[in-house]
Amino acid sequence: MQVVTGEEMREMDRHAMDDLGMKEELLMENAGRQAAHALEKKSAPAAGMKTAVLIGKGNNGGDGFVLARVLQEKGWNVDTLLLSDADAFQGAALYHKDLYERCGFTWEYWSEKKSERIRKEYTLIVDAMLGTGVKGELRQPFKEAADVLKKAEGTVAAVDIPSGVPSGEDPVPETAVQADVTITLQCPKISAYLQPASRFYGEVEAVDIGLPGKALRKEREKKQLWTGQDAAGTLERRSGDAHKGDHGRGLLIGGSAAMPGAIQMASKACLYSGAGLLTAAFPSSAAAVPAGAPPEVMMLPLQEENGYFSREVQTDDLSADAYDAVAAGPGMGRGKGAEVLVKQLVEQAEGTLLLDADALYFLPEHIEALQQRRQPVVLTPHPGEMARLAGVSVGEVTQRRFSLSRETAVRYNCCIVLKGPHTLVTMPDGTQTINTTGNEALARGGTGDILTGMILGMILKAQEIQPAVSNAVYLHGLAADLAVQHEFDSYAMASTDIISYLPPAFRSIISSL
Ligand SMILES: NC(=O)C1=CN([C@@H]2O[C@H](COP(=O)(O)OP(=O)(O)OC[C@H]3O[C@@H](n4cnc5c(N)ncnc54)[C@H](OP(=O)(O)O)[C@@H]3O)[C@@H](O)[C@H]2O)[C@@H](O)CC1
Ligand SMILES: [K+]
Repeated sequence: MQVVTGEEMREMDRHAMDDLGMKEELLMENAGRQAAHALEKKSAPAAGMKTAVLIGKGNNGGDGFVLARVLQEKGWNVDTLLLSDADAFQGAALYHKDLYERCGFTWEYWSEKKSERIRKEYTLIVDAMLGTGVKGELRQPFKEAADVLKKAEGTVAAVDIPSGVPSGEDPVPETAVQADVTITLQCPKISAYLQPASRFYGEVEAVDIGLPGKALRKEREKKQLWTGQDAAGTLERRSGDAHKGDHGRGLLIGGSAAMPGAIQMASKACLYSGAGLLTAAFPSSAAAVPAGAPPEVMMLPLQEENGYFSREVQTDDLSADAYDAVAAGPGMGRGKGAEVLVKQLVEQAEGTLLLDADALYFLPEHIEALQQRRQPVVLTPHPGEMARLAGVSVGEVTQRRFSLSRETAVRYNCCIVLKGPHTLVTMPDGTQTINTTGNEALARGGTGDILTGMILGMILKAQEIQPAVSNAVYLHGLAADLAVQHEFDSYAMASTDIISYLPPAFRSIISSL
């Protein structure tokens, strides 16, 4: 499903109206009607149930008039409250206000005196005050109404977007409406996947308002949610007569005396994500040996210095060209040896390259070499590592996840996997997928190493990098979801427990094929 900014949504609407001749009144009818149906499905009206619909003068309010009409036609007990002057309505919103009145329905003005009623009397309160046209802090009386909704006992359902929440990457004013559910029109807006805006949305459901496919945006600029359906549709199948080489040879470089577990977790996750053959390269000191690595992994100890890779280490020692893909980073530290290895890999390694954790630290010095590489490179930063790659603060990464990922992926000529809630995968051509799995259990050390192993396993023989990376991210989150659903609590579990849920995660996708 495509995800957009408010501006992109407006362009699509404009295209549908100006170039394809679709009437705005019709789009608004579809929008309000579909939003009403979505609410009907969520809450079949019980005896005595009262619904309030709060309406502003813009097109979001126009949607509200349609919704209030449709629900009343179905026998719902609805009070419609206007927050703008009746004379301020224009265009399609005015058309639907008039139609509402001509159908015999009434409205009254919002007033402070009604606050107590709003708090107590209504089972459902629909926020059709402001949509994608909002700018800055809410003005009165919207601000007061948003405040009342925060204390309301009933369910708050926003149409398109909670009033006051920007649709893009602008800061969210604290005055915005806090919804329990948001019925978003046609495409979810990107702020639904940004912090802190996402907490204002509650549950998000998208409804189809009938925009023709021709009006949807150009492929190159696409941002889309990556769902179980996408995973099932793109997971590459394994042939019954394949041999181990057909499933790819991977090389995983990392580990140190201080962090031998990183490579161990990454190795196991890689084997559980489809790799045919895996070699782990690590500093040779006894302490750095990943003792608990699965027996299937081939070991390649390399020259070491104080428990880290030695500065004398050469990629020739790795025979990196013998592999379909190479991943480096987990637990390797930022010593001279790691620096030398990363430089050599970026400049010389053929095949797909995946860089994570400490390997990312050195990349700002190698942008030119990355730009010249022909084989794909995947980077998996958390927000702190992304801040260093992009040369901005962590706060800016959080606020501008979409635009910054795009700028950085284009600049580095890399696929960037920006981790966090709704991990974002951005390709060097700017296309983006937003992950839909995962939970707070992933916020612990080691889950990044597991993801690196999984991505390596899945890109080894991938026809296309993007679906392989998006699927690894999806399955990683799904494994964490299943672990929490079936056995663990997100509090009381370790990252390695997530690996044990990779088989059921894969099975759930494969069984839906
Ligand atoms: N386009 C289409 O075809 C379709 C669009 N659809 C719907 O349209 C919605 C977008 O509609 P929109 O552009 O009319 O904007 P909308 O959010 O209703 O409000 C604009 C008003 O807000 C006001 N205002 C602004 N900031 C404010 C603030 N801080 N505090 C208080 N007021 C503030 C501003 O007032 P002004 O500043 O001009 O006085 C202006 O009057 C979209 O979300 C979807 O629901 C659907 O019907 C499907 C078809
Ligand atoms: K709204």
